[in-house]
Formats: sequence, C-alpha cells, structure tokens
Amino acid sequence: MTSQELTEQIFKKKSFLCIGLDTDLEKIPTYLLTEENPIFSFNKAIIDATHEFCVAYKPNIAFYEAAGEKGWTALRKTIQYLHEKHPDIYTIADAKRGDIGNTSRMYAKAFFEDLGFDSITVAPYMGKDSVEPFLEFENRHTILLALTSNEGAFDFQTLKSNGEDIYKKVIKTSRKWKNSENLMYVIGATKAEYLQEIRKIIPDSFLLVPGVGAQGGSLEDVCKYGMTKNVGLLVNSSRKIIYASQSSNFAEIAAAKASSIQALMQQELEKIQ
Ligand SMILES: O=c1ccn([C@@H]2O[C@H](COP(=O)(O)O)[C@@H](O)[C@H]2O)c(=O)[nH]1
Repeated sequence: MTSQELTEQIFKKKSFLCIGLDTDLEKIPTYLLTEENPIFSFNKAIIDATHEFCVAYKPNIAFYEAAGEKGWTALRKTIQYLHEKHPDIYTIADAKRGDIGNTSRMYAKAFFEDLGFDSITVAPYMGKDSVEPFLEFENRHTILLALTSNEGAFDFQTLKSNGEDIYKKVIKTSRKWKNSENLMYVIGATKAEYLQEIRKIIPDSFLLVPGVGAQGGSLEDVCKYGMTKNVGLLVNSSRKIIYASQSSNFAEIAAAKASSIQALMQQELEKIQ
C-alpha cells in the first residue's frame, strides 16, 4: 500500500488507529488455549471485532517468536487473513531489524516478499548500508526508530553529537539515503512535545507513534504537535485494546475500546478539514 492510499483510508475510516497484536499466551482468555492455534484464534477474533475502527495492525514479532513454531504459523495465518479479508488495512511488522547489508536484505525478503507486510520497523544504529536494502522494495515502508517511547530513549537518542541530538541526526541523515521516500519514523507518544521540532525536519513524513494507552502517552498532544494537513500519523495502542478484558466477550470489549479511540481521532481529524 502506498502512503497516499494509507492517507485515503485514514480519511475514509476517520481513524489513524493502529492496533498492536502483541499476543501473549499468558494474557489471552484461557478457554482459547484448547484451540489448534490459540494465538491465531485470538488475533482473528480481535481483527473481526475491531477492523472497522482502525487502518493498521502491528503484530510485534517478539510475541510470535517467543511461541516457537506455532507462533510463526500464527503470524503467517494472521497476515494471510488480513490480506484475504481486509486488503485495505495497512500492516506493520514490528521487528526492529537491521544488520550488515547482506543480512538486512534477507530480513527484507522475509517480511516484504515472503510474509507480505507493507512495512517493517528497523533500527538505524548500523547505518546506511543496513537500512538501504529495506528501502529497495517498491510500495513497502521502512519505519526507522528515531525517538522511542521508552525511558531508555534518553540513554543515547537525545545525546548530542556535534551539538545536535542524535535522534535528529538519524532523521536528517536517513533523508539522504537511496529511496528515502520509502521511510517512515517511530516517535513515541510519550515524547509528544518533541514532535514540534521533528516536524520542522520532516514536515510530511508518516510517523508511527506507539505509547498511547498502557504507556500513558497523550493522543491529544500527539495530534497537537505532530498532525499535518495529510494527518501523517499512525497512532498505535496494543495492550489497552487487546487485553481490555479477559472474559469470553474480550473481542467485544476490545472493539468498544478501539471505537472510543476512533471517536477521539475523528474529532482530531475534524480540526484539519
Ligand atoms: O518506541 C517504541 C517502539 C515500539 N513500541 C512497541 O509498540 C507497542 C506498544 O504497546 P502498548 O501495549 O500499547 O504499550 C509494543 O509492541 C512495543 O514493543 C513501543 O512501545 N515504543
């Protein structure tokens, strides 16, 4: 999906919500554990109940890798289900990859070609040759970690290098890489006030903003400082939606939670129209 098509979906569905599929066998309703693939059964129920309120789903790959072979099967079944039933929904592999070029190319093939994700999160630390192999894929996005939502973001990302914050250097330098039009950036919702400065560097780029909900980031502040005339935001919430309830009507409760976030997003979108 192109970023133009993603923007069209956002205006059509009046939502820039990304739902995180951080599916943990220890947190899903116990009655699902007797299913052949409990992770996929949980994801399918969440997708069936919430798809009308969001424009993207973001499985965090760690949760699938931790469940071994069944986890990888669940990931494949989930992405296939999304492609078949909801081809208009944008998909993000939150994998945070990046290695020497030769290896990055294999990560890119795995997530873009084999699994067919629209995008993948990538760490910038190993530099240009570790990211460019991802950028070669047409109509696929590489979402570079810029300023993350966690406390540890202050360990390195906000340090100065030649008088400039490292996260800003990451953003500026990455704009010079080949096929940089395929870049998006991760900026944590817990760092919303930084968005004003960030928008001066990348006024039009799409930002994936995790950290609203369980991590306490403010949707209102993210919109105030980060929204552009074309929106330019995908705001993610995982635990607050998918684990809103552990009872048998968990999917219904998750849908109610997603719907209430979508309603707030609709109000924010009205401000720019
Ligand atoms: O800076 C970052 C980058 C990625 N994440 C991921 O997003 C979700 C957030 O989950 P919540 O349950 O809504 O807190 C999770 O997969 C993280 O690994 C992030 O939080 N911050």
